[in-house]
Amino acid sequence: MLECDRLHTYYGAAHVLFAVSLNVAPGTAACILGRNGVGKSTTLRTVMGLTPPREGSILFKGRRIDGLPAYKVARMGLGYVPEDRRVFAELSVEDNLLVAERQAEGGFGWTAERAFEVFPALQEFRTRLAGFLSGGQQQMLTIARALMGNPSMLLLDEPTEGLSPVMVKTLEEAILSLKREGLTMLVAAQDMHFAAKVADHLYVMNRGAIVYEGQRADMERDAAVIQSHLVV
Ligand SMILES: Nc1ncnc2c1ncn2[C@@H]1O[C@H](COP(=O)(O)OP(=O)(O)OP(=O)(O)O)[C@@H](O)[C@H]1O
Repeated sequence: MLECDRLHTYYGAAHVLFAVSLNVAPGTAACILGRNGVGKSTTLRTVMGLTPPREGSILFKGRRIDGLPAYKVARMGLGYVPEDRRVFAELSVEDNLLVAERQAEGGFGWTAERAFEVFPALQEFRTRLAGFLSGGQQQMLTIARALMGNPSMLLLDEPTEGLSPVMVKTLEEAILSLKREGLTMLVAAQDMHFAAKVADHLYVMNRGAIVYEGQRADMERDAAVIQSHLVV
């Protein structure tokens, strides 16, 4: 579904990504694990076309997307949930979803009702103004809103950051249910336990490079190596 080959990304003169290669197979979830500042967000932004790579290539559903603007990438069916969880605070939960409704190539036909099935907590608050939701509920809403664009793949940037353990568990279940629906996902995270729950394939980043790659089944065996890249 997504094939990134030796991506190099810069912010001005600062070289931030170094030969990042990763693949996400259709219907699977891959996780990029790493500390703050190692380049996870930049990797997702690069895939999305927000910080285009200076070198390397990106194939999405077999087509080159590096160099395309983000809106075109989104139209091809790539959804993106950035770290900052921006909701339309003055709109109700339901209206936040309805304004985002859009068809995309090869999408899954999402409606607000189906999004509420994946996030039952939002259903309870459908008429509430989104600005009054808790941080965790806003995170669910930003994911639900991204689904309304009918993506075939979602990029999620640190969806569990700052959430309570109960909310993290709810989010894990939602991600697993999205995977059962056939959605492909690439998720940036810092927590190995979260990654172990949701990821089929794991990448660990350090200083702008992929330093470890493995399947979920390898994670227990390689826990010490993975952990060594996550401590400061
Ligand atoms: N707009 C920018 N201009 C210059 N440098 C930046 C910019 N955004 C990020 N960086 C730098 O790029 C590097 C990678 O940052 P990035 O945000 O991708 O890391 P991250 O792993 O996602 O961390 P975080 O969890 O803090 O978002 C960091 O050294 C950061 O300081």
